[in-house]
Amino acid sequence: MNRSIDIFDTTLRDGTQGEKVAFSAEDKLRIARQLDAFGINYIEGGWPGSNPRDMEFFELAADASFEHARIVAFGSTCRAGASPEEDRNLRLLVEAGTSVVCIFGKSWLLHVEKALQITAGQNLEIIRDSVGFLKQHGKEVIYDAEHFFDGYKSDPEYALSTLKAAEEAGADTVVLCDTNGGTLPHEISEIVAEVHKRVDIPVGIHAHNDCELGVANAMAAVRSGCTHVQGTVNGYGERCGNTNLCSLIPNLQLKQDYECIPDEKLEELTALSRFVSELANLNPDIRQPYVGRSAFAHKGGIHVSAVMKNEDTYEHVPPSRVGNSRRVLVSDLSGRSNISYKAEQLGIKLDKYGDNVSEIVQKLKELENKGYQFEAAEASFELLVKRMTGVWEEFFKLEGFRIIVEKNVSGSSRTEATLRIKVNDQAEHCAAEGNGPVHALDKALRKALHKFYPEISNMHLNDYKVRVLNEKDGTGADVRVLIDSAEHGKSWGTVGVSHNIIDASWQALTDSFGYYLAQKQKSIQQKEVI
Ligand SMILES: CC(=O)SCCNC(=O)CCNC(=O)[C@H](O)C(C)(C)COP(=O)(O)OP(=O)(O)OC[C@H]1O[C@@H](n2cnc3c(N)ncnc32)[C@H](O)[C@@H]1OP(=O)(O)O
Ligand SMILES: CC(=O)C(=O)O
Repeated sequence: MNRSIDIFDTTLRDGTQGEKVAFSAEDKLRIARQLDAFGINYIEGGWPGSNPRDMEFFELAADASFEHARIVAFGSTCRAGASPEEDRNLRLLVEAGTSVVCIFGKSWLLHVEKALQITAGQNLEIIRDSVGFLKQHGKEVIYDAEHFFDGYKSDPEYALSTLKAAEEAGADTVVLCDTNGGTLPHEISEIVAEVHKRVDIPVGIHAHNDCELGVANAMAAVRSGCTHVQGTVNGYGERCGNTNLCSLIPNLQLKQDYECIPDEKLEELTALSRFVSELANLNPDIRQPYVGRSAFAHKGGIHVSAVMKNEDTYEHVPPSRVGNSRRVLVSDLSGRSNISYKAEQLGIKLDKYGDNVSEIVQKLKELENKGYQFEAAEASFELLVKRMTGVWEEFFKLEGFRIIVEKNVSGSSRTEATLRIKVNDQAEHCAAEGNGPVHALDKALRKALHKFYPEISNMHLNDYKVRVLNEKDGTGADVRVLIDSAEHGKSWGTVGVSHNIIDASWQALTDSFGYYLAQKQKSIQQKEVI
């Protein structure tokens, strides 16, 4: 049995038909290079007859060299009633200069009659003419049978005759498309098996995810003999997206022994997924299988305890196989295992069954019950552990602060914070104005600390989130403040909870400064040792 699968990536074409996904021609080239390096066989770059950006991509791609992948230009069959030579779309496909082209044509009489408004015979003619024309120009032709499964269910003989028309005209591969994404895996298996009885060239699958079955359907098709699979990185694509290659490739390669890409390349999967979401300017989906940040994140104490004894207990594959990593989360669902694992990562060796760990677990649960959330505030968790194990020294001590907010009849407002802290017994008294109370407090604290720790001017706040915890108490409710801080692309989260928003912000703010200063101190000490 042939276990080698041709992966056809359509991130740059069908992927960009997804809402909010757009790439410039240069972005497309960067992605194509990454896909090539990853070991993808075919990269569909776009539709040259559609827009100048796609044409520009093919110009750029013509000057680039690809080690592994073949770049594919996409388009449709020609219009009925005109010869292929006169068809602008086909002409631009030839001019795109790729050795491979992919064209789609109709398999479903509903589309032939209602969308194209031509006869069943004319449709077979444009398929034959278009494929034949591209073959005359020396192209490898991949024929996408649009709506194949819906067409087959409505009229199997006609749907099969469209494939035969493409095959007889010289198509190298026919691809069965579940364009509306409504077909179920058992139907895919049955229909693909029937197609194999009638078609002698390689058969592929192009599935959409409207029933969340894009990956399952592609896998069913492969089991029934398809050797070519189309899909996109992160599953981007029209409506609910396409077969997600970030799931499909490891499913086939790690679990069924198919070869889609060189085996060692699989470790680059997570990086590829994040690179593409970065260029698409979309947040990576943390819950994405294999490559998401949470794909191997263990939260429940029972899970962490078992994983620490043997990873296979709660991991279906080793995260490193796909370039991802294991994470342990802390929350009120934690047990001793979560705490001892996290403490060890922080360089603190704790006896899992000792008093320290039990006290930290208890404190964590109490604080989470009050509204703290340490999952998104790992820096505050680190400080909590260090404070409770006596290995933390505060960088400064608060003596007091006062904030004045003035608003006058003209509507303008002014906010000022005054602050007293002590650093190594030296008192510092500072005032600062800000856009609002937290801003003023942040500025006053920076001013006061700068003399002792000038490095704090390198860190900044990335994000500041406030969440009301018990809405029914209205403006008197407790609030949780989560602050995300950063320095040169490295970020950390801290948390504070109080019925007073300024106090909650102060807790999160001071944890953030303290954490940062401790990190700086640690890196200086490490350099001194070296
Ligand atoms: C299943 C898929 O995902 S196929 C890919 C879909 N992707 C896209 O549509 C993105 C790129 N598309 C475009 O830029 C434009 O739609 C273009 C340039 C292709 C066509 O633009 P226009 O000529 O303005 O036509 P418009 O978009 O309004 O309609 C599509 C036309 O293609 C025709 N058409 C659709 N499928 C086919 C086909 N397989 N063969 C020939 N013609 C087709 C339609 O009948 C319609 O023609 P009509 O207006 O004469 O009825
Ligand atoms: C060709 C294609 O993108 C589809 O049928 O979904």
